[in-house]
Amino acid sequence: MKGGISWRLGLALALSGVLAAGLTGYYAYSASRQLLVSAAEQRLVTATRVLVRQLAVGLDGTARDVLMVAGHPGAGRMLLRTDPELVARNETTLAQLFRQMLETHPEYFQMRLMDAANHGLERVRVDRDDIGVTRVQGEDLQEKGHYPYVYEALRLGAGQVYVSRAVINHEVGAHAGHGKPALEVSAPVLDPHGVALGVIVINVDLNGLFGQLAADLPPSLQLYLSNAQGEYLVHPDRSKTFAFDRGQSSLVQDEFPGVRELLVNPPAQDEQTVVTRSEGSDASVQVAAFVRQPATALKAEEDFVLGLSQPLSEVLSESDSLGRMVLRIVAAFSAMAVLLAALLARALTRPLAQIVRAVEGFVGGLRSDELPTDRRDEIGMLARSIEHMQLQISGQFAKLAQKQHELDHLASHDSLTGLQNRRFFMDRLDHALAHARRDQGRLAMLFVDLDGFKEINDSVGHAAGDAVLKALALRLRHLVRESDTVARIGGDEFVILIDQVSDPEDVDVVARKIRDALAEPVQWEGRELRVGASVGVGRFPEHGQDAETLMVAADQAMYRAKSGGGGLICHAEAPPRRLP
Ligand SMILES: Nc1nc2c(ncn2[C@@H]2O[C@H](COP(=O)(O)OP(=O)(O)OP(=O)(O)O)[C@@H](O)[C@H]2O)c(=O)[nH]1
Repeated sequence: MKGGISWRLGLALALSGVLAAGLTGYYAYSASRQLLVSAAEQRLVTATRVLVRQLAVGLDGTARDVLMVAGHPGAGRMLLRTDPELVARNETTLAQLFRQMLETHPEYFQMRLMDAANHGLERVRVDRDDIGVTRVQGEDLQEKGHYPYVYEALRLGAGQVYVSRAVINHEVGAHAGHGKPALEVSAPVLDPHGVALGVIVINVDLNGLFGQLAADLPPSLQLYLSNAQGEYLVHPDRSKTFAFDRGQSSLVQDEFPGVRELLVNPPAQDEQTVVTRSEGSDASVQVAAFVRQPATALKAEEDFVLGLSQPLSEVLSESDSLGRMVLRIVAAFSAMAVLLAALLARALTRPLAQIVRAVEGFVGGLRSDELPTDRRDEIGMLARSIEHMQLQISGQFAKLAQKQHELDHLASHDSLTGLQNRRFFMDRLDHALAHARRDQGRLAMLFVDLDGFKEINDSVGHAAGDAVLKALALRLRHLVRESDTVARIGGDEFVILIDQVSDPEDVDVVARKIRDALAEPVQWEGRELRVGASVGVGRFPEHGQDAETLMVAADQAMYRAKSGGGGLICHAEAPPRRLP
């Protein structure tokens, strides 16, 4: 039944099931996405820290190289300018050493020994060029004393190293390093008294250095390096690197706003990390981790900010398959919920419909065996209660019908003799007269009054009188046809309706039979009790047209019979008629 309780319950259950499955799926999916992002962020932080360590290790290696060369005995001897032949031999030795080191370290562009006495004149210089490694000599050697990597390094003590800012190399004659991002790593060459005689400088290719670092990274990770101002030094998009060198601005904090906090609050000593996301549409968003490494840890001129990123779409790609799986599970659970709800609704509807049919049938007067009384649940209890109620109601109805029957009988019968009473007789007489009028039929009624009845009462007793009345009533009943009506209308007064009279003579025959039969003695407790009967006869249509008139006419005839001494049969007289 649409709109019924079962239907609504089923609908509510189905909706609850679908909603529960949907919410569970949604939260599982959301939580998994959050977990994936958190895990990716953690991986990026770890990988970025590892890279910073590798950068530090790489620069440490370069620092060791520059210190090793600065401490080379040939470097000091050469700069002290003692023996020209010794100087030349040391120059050759150092050039040989520089060449070997450039061949071993592909990230080195250039190695130089500069003289402190001649405005930082390059004394030994080996460059990397397009075809290999070459020594620069003679007129091509330049004075570089105005560069920080020279004058800053000359101020350092033994074992100290200078690392320049990362810049684009614009030095004239820089060969392969020209126009490339580079770091200059330098250390002083000291005489035995600690006086700086010159400087050893290694020019490091920043791209080469980071190319090595990035080589082991998964291809989906992007590498970023900026200086302390956030200016990009390394970026997957080359056009963004060293924008300041071209008079442009390309800042890490513009692309990754979270990095601004690193730049505003630089770490005192330890590295500092942020996890952030790039700005932009969903498809291009990058999840990133950045680490700011203090310059002190790298012996550098300024801090570095190193970062790694991964596209958010790639991080979440695993969740897409999970999402599809969750969707399938949600769909399966929803279908199950709907099916279960439908089954439950049906399981409820069927027995309820049975009960409704049974109750409707009962109201219509039919008993039904359809009630699901054998169920062990609440519906079974309801069915059993309804069955019990039906039985109770049926019993009450039967009793009521019995009472009604008894009342009807009492209302229409004489309680002593069992004959009909006056009211019933008058109804019958009315009906019979209506029929007779319609069919032009004839009928007659006999008014019978017992003679000498009072005497039995008075002499023998009331009980004897009752017995006589009952016995005579029985005789009367047997004397007439089934279709005729016999009634007791007074103490010892009886009336008989003789329907469908074809011959008036027949009425007299019946009247005589009655008078004679009633005169027969009644046996009562070994005694014979005798009464007589006076009979008045009234006929339709001769003596009256309606029940009342006919009754009065028959009664008067009976009185005449009684007046005549009893035991007589008198006919009624026709009512007086007004002559026209
Ligand atoms: N035993 C008994 N007596 C009844 C009953 N009903 C009325 N009677 C009595 O019947 C008697 C009728 O009186 P009457 O009509 O004078 O009787 P009667 O002796 O036949 O006299 P008439 O009719 O004048 O010939 C009264 O005494 C009533 O008390 C009844 O149901 N049982």
